[in-house]
Amino acid sequence: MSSRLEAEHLYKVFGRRPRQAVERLREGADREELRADGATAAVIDASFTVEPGEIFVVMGLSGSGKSTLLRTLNGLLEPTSGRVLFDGRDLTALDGRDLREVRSRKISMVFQHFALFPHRSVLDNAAYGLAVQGVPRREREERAAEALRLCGLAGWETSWPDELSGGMQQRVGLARALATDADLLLMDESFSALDPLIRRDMQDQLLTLQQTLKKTIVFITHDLNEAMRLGDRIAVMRDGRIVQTGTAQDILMRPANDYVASFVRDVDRSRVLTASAVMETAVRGDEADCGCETATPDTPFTALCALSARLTHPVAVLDGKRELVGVVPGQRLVRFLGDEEGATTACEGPRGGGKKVTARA
Ligand SMILES: Nc1ncnc2c1ncn2[C@@H]1O[C@H](COP(=O)(O)OP(=O)(O)OP(=O)(O)O)[C@@H](O)[C@H]1O
Repeated sequence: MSSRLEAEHLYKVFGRRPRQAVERLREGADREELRADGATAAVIDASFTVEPGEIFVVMGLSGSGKSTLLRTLNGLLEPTSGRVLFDGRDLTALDGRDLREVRSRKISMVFQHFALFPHRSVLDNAAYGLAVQGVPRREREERAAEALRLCGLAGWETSWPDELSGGMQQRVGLARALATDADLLLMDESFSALDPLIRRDMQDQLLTLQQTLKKTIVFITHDLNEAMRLGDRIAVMRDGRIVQTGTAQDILMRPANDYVASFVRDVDRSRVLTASAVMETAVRGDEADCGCETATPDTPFTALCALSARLTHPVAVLDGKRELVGVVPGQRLVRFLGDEEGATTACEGPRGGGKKVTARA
């Protein structure tokens, strides 16, 4: 199976003499040297592949080049050097018309602040991409209604955007992207403007949708927690370069260099590995009724392991109001850490029948 998307040695330099700047970068110059000469190296030698159905997260601090990289992937920005292959087709070699055609039919973008049209209904907003494609009204309304249903907005079709909460508006943006049947979704900090609970809800919703839709998604975030939750693989960017690509476990357990290690540490590892990061939020409602010990969303991962080992059923997670917000099955903890060799974090229960989770420290 060939990759859906391939970035080959992508460079994007803004400012003076960009091509010359690329040569200097290849010869070992760094970003700061170029900056002194009036050139900004936003993306430096980025290569990666994204497989069909994969969520590929690009994570990095502000200014690391994530948005620029994303915009080169759909041809909104022309790379200074390098190629982007989409289903084996070189996007960088397409003329303007062919590129627009691919962009409108095959690729959808979901932004941080999704600009909905205030004087169009939710349905018309969700159908907008299809209207641009020239899809007849009846078909586009059917497809938009289905996309809204998938995003949990059935019944809101005739509402106006300002009747919706921020999270719901963002879901309309997602529905618009899904309605077009685009194979590739490019999501630029799509959930970053939402408050934490709604944000987590959106992350869960995306993961649920992805189980059936199996889109190919490139998701940009500066938030490690979000990257860990969503990414099948994560590329960490620093100063324009991808410094590590791997699964969440790879990044956490085997950081490629001191920067990634310190980044993981600095972003607060214990916060990443808490119940809120690993719990499943699809709940029946009665999981905490047995009176056993429970966790809170902030319970650290290791405490969760110990708690899980004392129970014969998934750990119920209750919020500050003692309301059930999720469950953590034991096997999810194991899956989260993987079963790599190395230092052992034991999650053994007092009865000796508990689970054992092994991880590299
Ligand atoms: N059009 C432009 N002209 C000049 N410099 C630019 C342009 N767009 C981005 N840059 C610069 O390129 C670098 C990378 O910016 P980019 O927006 O891609 O980073 P980012 O990781 O997405 O950051 P943020 O999360 O803050 O958006 C920054 O130094 C930025 O100032």
